[in-house]
Amino acid sequence: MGIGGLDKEFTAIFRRAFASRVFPPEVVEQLGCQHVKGILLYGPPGTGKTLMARQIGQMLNAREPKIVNGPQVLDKYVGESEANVRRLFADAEEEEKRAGPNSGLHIIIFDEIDAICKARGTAGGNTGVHDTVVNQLLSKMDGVERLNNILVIGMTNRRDMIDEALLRPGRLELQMEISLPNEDGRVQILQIHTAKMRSYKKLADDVNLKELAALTKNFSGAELEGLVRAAQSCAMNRLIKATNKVEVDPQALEKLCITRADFLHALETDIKPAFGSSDESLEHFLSRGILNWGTPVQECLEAGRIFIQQSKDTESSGLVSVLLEGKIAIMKMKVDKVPTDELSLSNFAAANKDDFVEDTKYVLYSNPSECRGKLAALIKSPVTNTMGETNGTLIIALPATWSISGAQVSVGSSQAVEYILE
Ligand SMILES: Nc1ncnc2c1ncn2[C@@H]1O[C@H](COP(=O)(O)OP(=O)(O)OP(=O)(O)O)[C@@H](O)[C@H]1O
Repeated sequence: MGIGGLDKEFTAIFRRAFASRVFPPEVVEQLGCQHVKGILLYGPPGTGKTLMARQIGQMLNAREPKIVNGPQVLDKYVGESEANVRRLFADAEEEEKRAGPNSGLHIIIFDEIDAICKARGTAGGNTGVHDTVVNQLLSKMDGVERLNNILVIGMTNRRDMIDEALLRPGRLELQMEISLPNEDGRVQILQIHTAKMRSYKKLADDVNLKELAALTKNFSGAELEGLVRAAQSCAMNRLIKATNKVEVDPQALEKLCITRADFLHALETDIKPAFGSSDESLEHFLSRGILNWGTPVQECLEAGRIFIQQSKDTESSGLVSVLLEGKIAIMKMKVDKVPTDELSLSNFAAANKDDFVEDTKYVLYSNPSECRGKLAALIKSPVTNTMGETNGTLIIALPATWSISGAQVSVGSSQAVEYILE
């Protein structure tokens, strides 16, 4: 299918959203069954949400899906944004009028749906535009003008921003997290993106995808694809001679072969995951200890302790995700759910040395009982030295990794936790 590591998610979507669609309309009618009209795919960027949405369209034999970017729908002129939404549904409406229950399925994919479906009343400017756009969308899915031949697929990196009203049954009722792939998923994704070169024997025998999967913790699907491309560019570069003019080795076609060294070089220099940090960088941040420079850090520690407690709670299954949000130029970092087989500090997004925190608050956005794992928050503050210079050194790491049901805690992280929790 060209999608790696998402079999479980696919099976779940299939059962909930497809089953009723593949039966003849009479059977569905006899059961009084309502089709799922909306799916929300959420998770970090580059994890395959768009691929998944397209795949759903293909499997359901639907009309070519309409893909729109949330912000594209918004228009500065009064009434135009709502009209844009209505236009998206026009074909489906026309076909439903004409063919009734035998109408084909129309899929509308909203990328960055959070842009238009922010919780009502929260969008800036008090123009009410977002509210009316959400209302328009709702009326097509579940209101007086509702259509039966549509499937709306919303995608977002920020599920917490979506208006709750949209998540109710009859609306984007099926919500599926598409998270970073675990090691097996990464092997599958690497297989997909190296399949062609392998079939043309351009992949050296020393390339071991399992080894690469182990080395690419926290990589998204898009980053793995980027890694393959970067390795290819290393191999191609070997066959280019740049003297006075750039010349390609005449035997390039036979000689071109992407090796393990190319992948390692690309890993070292080209592609770094957006999520996660190395243990060394965390240690670097911790080297000067935790500087409790004010209320935000204090609050972070207090909130962190509560989250840790929640996660350790025997009733909970162990994972709390925390989203740090703040104004522009403030470090924002999302600490995402991580696969449980990979508990280590590197699952945490690292504070970048050049980032500063001024005003940070925490939003707990996932139900801690959803899955096992851990909570972490790294915070970084400007540190002012005795000369009054802000040198931007470190702050806090508040990783809380702990042992839950036999999960291993890495030494570095447990030390950090002890440090923070005294
Ligand atoms: N699970 C995966 N299997 C195979 N390839 C993947 C996977 N995830 C991502 N990719 C690669 O990364 C590219 C980008 O992925 P995609 O656009 O589906 O991500 P996304 O989750 O929709 O990201 P965004 O939130 O930024 O829109 C894909 O075209 C594909 O080449």
